Amino acid sequence: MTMQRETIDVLTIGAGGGAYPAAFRLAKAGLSVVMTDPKGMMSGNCLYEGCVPSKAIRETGEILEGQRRFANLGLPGQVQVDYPRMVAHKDAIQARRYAQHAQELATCPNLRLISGSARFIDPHTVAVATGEGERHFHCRHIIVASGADVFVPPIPGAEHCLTSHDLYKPDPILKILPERMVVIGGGYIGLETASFFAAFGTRVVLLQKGPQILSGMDPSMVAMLLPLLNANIEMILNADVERIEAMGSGRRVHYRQGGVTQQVEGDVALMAVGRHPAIPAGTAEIGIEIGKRGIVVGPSLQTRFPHIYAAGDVNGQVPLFHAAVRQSLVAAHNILGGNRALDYADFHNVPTTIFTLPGAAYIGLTATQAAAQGIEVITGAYDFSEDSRAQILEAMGGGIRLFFAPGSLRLLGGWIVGIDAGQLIGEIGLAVANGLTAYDLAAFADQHPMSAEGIGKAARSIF
Ligand SMILES: Cc1cc2nc3c(=O)[nH]c(=O)nc-3n(C[C@H](O)[C@H](O)[C@H](O)COP(=O)(O)OP(=O)(O)OC[C@H]3O[C@@H](n4cnc5c(N)ncnc54)[C@H](O)[C@@H]3O)c2cc1C
Ligand SMILES: NC(=O)c1ccc[n+]([C@@H]2O[C@H](COP(=O)([O-])OP(=O)(O)OC[C@H]3O[C@@H](n4cnc5c(N)ncnc54)[C@H](O)[C@@H]3O)[C@@H](O)[C@H]2O)c1
Repeated sequence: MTMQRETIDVLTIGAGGGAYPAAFRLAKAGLSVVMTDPKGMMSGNCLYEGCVPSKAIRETGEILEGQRRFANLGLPGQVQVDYPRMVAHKDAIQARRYAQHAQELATCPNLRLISGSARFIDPHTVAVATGEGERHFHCRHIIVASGADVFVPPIPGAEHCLTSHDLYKPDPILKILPERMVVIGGGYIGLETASFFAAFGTRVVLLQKGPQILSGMDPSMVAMLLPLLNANIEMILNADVERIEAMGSGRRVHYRQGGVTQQVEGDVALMAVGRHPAIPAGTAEIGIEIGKRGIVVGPSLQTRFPHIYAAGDVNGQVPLFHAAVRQSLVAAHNILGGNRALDYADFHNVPTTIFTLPGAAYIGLTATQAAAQGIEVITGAYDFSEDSRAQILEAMGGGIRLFFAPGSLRLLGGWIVGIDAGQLIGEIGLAVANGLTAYDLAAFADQHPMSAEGIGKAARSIF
């Protein structure tokens, strides 16, 4: 094994959404930039086993649920579900996007991607373990963007469970549609996955530890969403999973509820109780602070060392892809500013979507959070039962809620349950981020007959 040493301007640990937007911007500005990632490919876990592959499966379910609504409305018949082909479609999208990213990388002269795992030697030196030996880089600036990994709790038999990695990675473990699935955890991954498989015909039992599915999210939004989900999902609340047992090719999950131990069986069990930050070796040793959520940073994304930044899931602030991208760019801007804070990430106003079938989305302050903080809000409401597009799609469940500050009528936050939720939150998010008011939203001519019309109507409902 040989050891090489090189001096560069910027090194990113990871090559996902927290890393590559900064890497491209800084390389275009003339800095020498190296991204490192053991995957040897750009895009991180979002493309490898997260957003894109899970939504490739989701959208097939959306088309299927749509056809079912139209079975008596001009599209008769029963569509066959071919899960292996859906997986092949998902794999093809991943392959296509990897090829596209490789081309993008090839067009950027000051930027290299090195396949290997990085560790800190000292605050300016990073070692990368590559197939050809360990390479040392002396770096003027470092962006830690090592993301997050599946968290598997120390429950006996947890190794018998699949995780989102096994469902969504290229050439995944799960290629055949299970008849019965037990999902442990009713968060984003658990509920989304339950809703896709329920649409495909799998009978799903979902075990949630506490009293609320999507714990921590607005209870009135969750209450509106749950009755709209496919009836193939049975939800069991306050379930403490005690152990998972392998029985032949199936799984039996033992859980305790109200002092009584019970069991539920499935062909597969999915563990979906959260993710934890992937902290590179040497991080704590060189003195970077690590908190409960991940690497500790403020809105400038700087760690205790002004030239070392932590962007994306590794800081645990907002573990979503688009938040990682924005944070990555904030880090780039502050590097270009000579490690002075010139740009700041907003950890509070980030659009968030639960991509169930149908979905729900929110941003900013909700009425429930406002009440808990003693803040008064005025609520604008619009239900999709009145909406022309929802009626056309035969999907009238759900609605839009907007929360305005009394007096200024500034938009503080909002949520949507139902059609186009993940799209509509973009317009509401832009309005929150730019300090728009109910007057602005009410005056804007949103397009007819599209669901965004409901935003203006929700705003006008308070006048
Ligand atoms: C099933 C699933 C579905 C999701 N769906 C959505 C969604 O619909 N919308 C959304 O916004 N978000 C979604 N997410 C979350 C999203 O994937 C993450 O927020 C996003 O990937 C974070 O980007 P990142 O760059 O911070 O980290 P990651 O994407 O995790 O990338 C980090 C990279 O760092 C590399 N790395 C780790 N350690 C080292 C090291 N020591 N040296 C070098 N490289 C290292 C890893 O190999 C990885 O490629 C989903 C996640 C999952 C698991
Ligand atoms: N649509 C999206 O943007 C999207 C989709 C998927 C994943 N993600 C990201 O991935 C992260 C991880 O998702 P996740 O769903 O694994 O985590 P999560 O934190 O969203 O949800 C975990 C759920 O499991 C429950 N839980 C914890 N321990 C349990 C136990 N022992 N038994 C039963 N339930 C238990 C929690 O109460 C919680 O409801 C999310 O935080 C999110 O950042 C985002």
